[in-house]
Amino acid sequence: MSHTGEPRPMSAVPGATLNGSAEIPGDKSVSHRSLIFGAMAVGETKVTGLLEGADVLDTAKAMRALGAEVIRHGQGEWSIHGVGVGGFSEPADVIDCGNSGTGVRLLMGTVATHDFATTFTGDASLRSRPMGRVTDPLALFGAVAHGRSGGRLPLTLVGATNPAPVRYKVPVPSAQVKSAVLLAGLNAPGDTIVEEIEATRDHTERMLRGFGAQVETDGLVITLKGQPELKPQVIAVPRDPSSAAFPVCAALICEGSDVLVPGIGLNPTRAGLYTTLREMGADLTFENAREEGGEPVADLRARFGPMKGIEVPPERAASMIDEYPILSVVAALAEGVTVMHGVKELRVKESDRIDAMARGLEACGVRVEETEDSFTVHGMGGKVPGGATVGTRLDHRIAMSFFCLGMATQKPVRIDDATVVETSFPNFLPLMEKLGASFRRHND
Ligand SMILES: O=C(O)C1=C[C@@H](OP(=O)(O)O)[C@@H](O)[C@H](O)C1
Ligand SMILES: C=C(OP(=O)(O)O)C(=O)O
Repeated sequence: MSHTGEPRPMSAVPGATLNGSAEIPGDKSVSHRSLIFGAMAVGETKVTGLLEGADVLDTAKAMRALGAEVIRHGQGEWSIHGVGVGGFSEPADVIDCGNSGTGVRLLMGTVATHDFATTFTGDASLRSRPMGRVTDPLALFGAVAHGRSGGRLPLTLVGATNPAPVRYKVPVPSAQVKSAVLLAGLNAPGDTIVEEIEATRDHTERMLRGFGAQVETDGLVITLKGQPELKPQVIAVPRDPSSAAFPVCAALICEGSDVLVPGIGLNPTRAGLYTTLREMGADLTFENAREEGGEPVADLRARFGPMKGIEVPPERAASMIDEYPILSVVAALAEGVTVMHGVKELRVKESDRIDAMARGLEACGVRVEETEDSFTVHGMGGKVPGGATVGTRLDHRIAMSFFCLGMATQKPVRIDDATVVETSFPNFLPLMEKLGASFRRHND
């Protein structure tokens, strides 16, 4: 779903106290992959807890357009009748991935080794994001991309007729690029080998193993044996740690709060924020740690308390890449300076997230500094003035971060468009209301 509707300006009412327990929706990364891998298996994959956010719904539509049967049975309950590796057919129309970098990049990998042409597009945010990082390695398989300047969408990818397996060192820390290459490798004969410069989220490797593919990881080198028969799976999607970050961080910064979010996926390649918050002195505990569907999960409990600024090391960036916007909100309310190092990938997300956070925080009275690869926030010890309107730039995480900030500022923070939360967390506003937040809608 592209964000083409009317923007909805809203603000959070300051002075919120959050209490109680909230059920966070399913993990976005795992939801995309459940649909795509299910569509490449032979037979019926059943999924529960699928995130029904706009990004994932766009991927479901795309899998139908490529020939898989994708059925919704009820809230989060889906089944996919896969066509087998190499079994997709040419889509009759353009595939619109809406706001989703993960959707479009994984799908490009998937069709790169199918002998037909696919045209991809997306909303204004996605059309501004770099695709060369994916089309470059896909060219090694024999796929040819015709995109706009800078490799941007809309883009037509002509899949390889006789795909050759590839060895590729991914030059940027990106699970999307790694996954695109592995997905292309599924329909190439022989071994496709991907080398990472840093470990990124490993859902593709874990899930492909679950579907019966041979995937070996040796340090930063991943080897996939091509043309496996993928066996259908029963998948319970874990709750999304990136979405949980919002109520957790809101509780940490809103006086008197005590919030529990049960059953959150804590795969170590995703859990960097929670390490960082504890280093800042957050009152955050992990209860009932267990394993569900092959992923570590725990109940997170967050209570308001004083926090201090820290240096966040660059080697942690991949494991918390989507959480820097909300971390910078926590940093603004903490005591002292927080410096986030090694974060230049934030500049190519749904928006330039360093710039979006920097401008919004400044407008709310917070001092920040940025370089190409770092972001510094001067904490104000709980006293952030607020009283500004911030631009969300078609970016769900920017919108949710400023909603959380506005719960704890002295004057309201107005968000120019609340509709963007649909991307990853459609029930964000009612869930936060249930915990005790209140929001105001603006009609001008
Ligand atoms: O593979 C994935 O599911 C994702 C990878 C990350 O992107 P990059 O691979 O571009 O870092 C992350 O930001 C995105 O939200 C989801
Ligand atoms: C970066 C994100 O998603 P994507 O790249 O899939 O658009 C995100 O959800 O924060």
